[in-house]
Amino acid sequence: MIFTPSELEGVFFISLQPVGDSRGWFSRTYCKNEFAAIGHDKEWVQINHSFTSQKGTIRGMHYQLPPFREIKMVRCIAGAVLDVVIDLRENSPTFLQHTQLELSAENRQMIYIPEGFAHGFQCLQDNCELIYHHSAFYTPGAEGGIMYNDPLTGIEWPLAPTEISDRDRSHPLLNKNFKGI
Ligand SMILES: Cc1cn([C@H]2C[C@H](O)[C@@H](COP(=O)(O)OP(=O)(O)O[C@H]3O[C@@H](C)C(=O)[C@@H](O)[C@H]3O)O2)c(=O)[nH]c1=O
Repeated sequence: MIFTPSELEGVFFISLQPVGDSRGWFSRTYCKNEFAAIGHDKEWVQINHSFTSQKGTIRGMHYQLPPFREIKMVRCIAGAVLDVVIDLRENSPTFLQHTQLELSAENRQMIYIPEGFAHGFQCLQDNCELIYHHSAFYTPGAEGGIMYNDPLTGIEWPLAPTEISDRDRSHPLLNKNFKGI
């Protein structure tokens, strides 16, 4: 795997290094030793899979509050999405800045998201499937969310939004009292 640091400290874009032969290819998607080199020392406690049928759908922007903050690693195994993360780390020099990466079945890129970030994505095609690795258990009572179009984040989504869950339409807007997580 090739780990490329993003402009937000701790967020990495990861390229797989498939080894090909006449049958096809084989690739590692996680290795404790390789991830130790970027400072990852936690266990993945949940691996989740989601399917989204309609192009333009947005899911996000989600995070879990302390003490349930989590590291996530995301990859796309069908279709293509624009994946976006927002820095919510209190006192971070890049607080409320975001970065983004296209994840697709074709490019096989992954994104590594440390604790203290909100995460979301927009489907660039119909029938997108994502695989998530999580370092903390899903804890519904600890969930937080930011509106996908919050003016304080300035995310420019490439497509007009189509499907968005009721929950994701109801996140409160950020204000100057929000100090991060
Ligand atoms: C996230 C999650 C959801 N669920 C359930 C709750 C609900 O009935 C159904 C769908 O949940 P949601 O509406 O929260 O699904 P979704 O909006 O896709 O939530 C996901 O969004 C992206 C952006 C992320 O970063 C993920 O970590 C996760 O928060 O699945 C679980 O049972 N376990 C889980 O870990």
